[in-house]
This record gives sequence, C-alpha cells and structure tokens, in this order.
Amino acid sequence: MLELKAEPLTPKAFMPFGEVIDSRTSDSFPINTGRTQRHHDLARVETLGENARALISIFVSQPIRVPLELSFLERHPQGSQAFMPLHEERFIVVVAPPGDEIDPDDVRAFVTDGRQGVNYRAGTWHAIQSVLEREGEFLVVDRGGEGSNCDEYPIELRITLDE
Ligand SMILES: NC(=O)N[C@@H](O)C(=O)O
Ligand code: NI
Repeated sequence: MLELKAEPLTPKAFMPFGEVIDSRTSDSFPINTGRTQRHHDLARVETLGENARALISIFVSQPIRVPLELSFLERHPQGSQAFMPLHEERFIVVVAPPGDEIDPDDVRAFVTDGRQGVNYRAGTWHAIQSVLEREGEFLVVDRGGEGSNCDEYPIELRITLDE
C-alpha cells in the first residue's frame, strides 16, 4: 500500500497531468463592453476517435472519508476530462503520468482549495471524483463517442490530508 499526503494543488505541479482551471491564476481580457473579464482557453479539450464529441455533464458526488483508500487509478485514452466545482467544493486529486504502466514513484496526490478545477489530459491516470466534506456538484467536460474510453490500473493507495 503506497501512502501519500495530499499537497496543495498548483498549476506548476499539475503541468505533467493537465491544467488547473482557476480565474485567480489565469490571464483575462475584457469583453461585453468591459462588463466581463474572459479567462480564455484555460484547458485543452481533447476528443479523439470515431464520432468523438465533447460532452458537458454535471456530477453530483457524495463525500469521501479521509484517509482515502484506492485500489485503482483510471485513464481516458480518447479524451480529456475536466471537473469544475459549482459551489466551492474541495476535492482530492490523485494522478500519474500517461503511459501503459504506472511507476509508484510518479503518483502525486493533491487537494484543491474549492476555487480550483482540473482538466486531466487524455491518458492521464487519475482517481475517480473524490469530493471532501459534503455532497459536491461539478461541471464535467469530457469525451463522448465510439469505443472504450476508460482503462483501470490496479494500485493500492492511501491518501492522507495534513489537517
Ligand atoms: N466514470 C466517469 O464518468 N467518471 C470518472 O471518469 C471520474 O474520473 O470520476
Ligand atoms: Ni475519469
């Protein structure tokens, strides 16, 4: 069992796995006669394969208990997957770089601050949605289309929080 302490999520630390979606750490420009700031193109939506298209969904997730024990990570080889909290919910992010094998030394665990969303790039190994404290509602953008788009990799993990 590999035990990891979740570290605060930052755009730089998450770069090997995808993007952090956050209006506080992204550039913007004015639109709508200056009434709106557009934080533009924050994450790459990847939709690969036959009849691929982008899906917009809402996940309503029940909270997990900490320490979080995992028996697998999953990946979506044909598309990215983004999670954006709708009510400042914090969640645990566990990731490993794309590849057919997972090196336990490459697994990273993060905790978001409620304002952050994430976009897993296609093929990034990740834990399934793991919201903290209370029921969470997330806007999800990922890939629809033909063929299988979810692989699982067995790995025993225990994620703790420094709080
Ligand atoms: N299965 C599904 O749509 N969700 C997972 O991919 C997940 O990452 O939570
Ligand atoms: Ni997923």
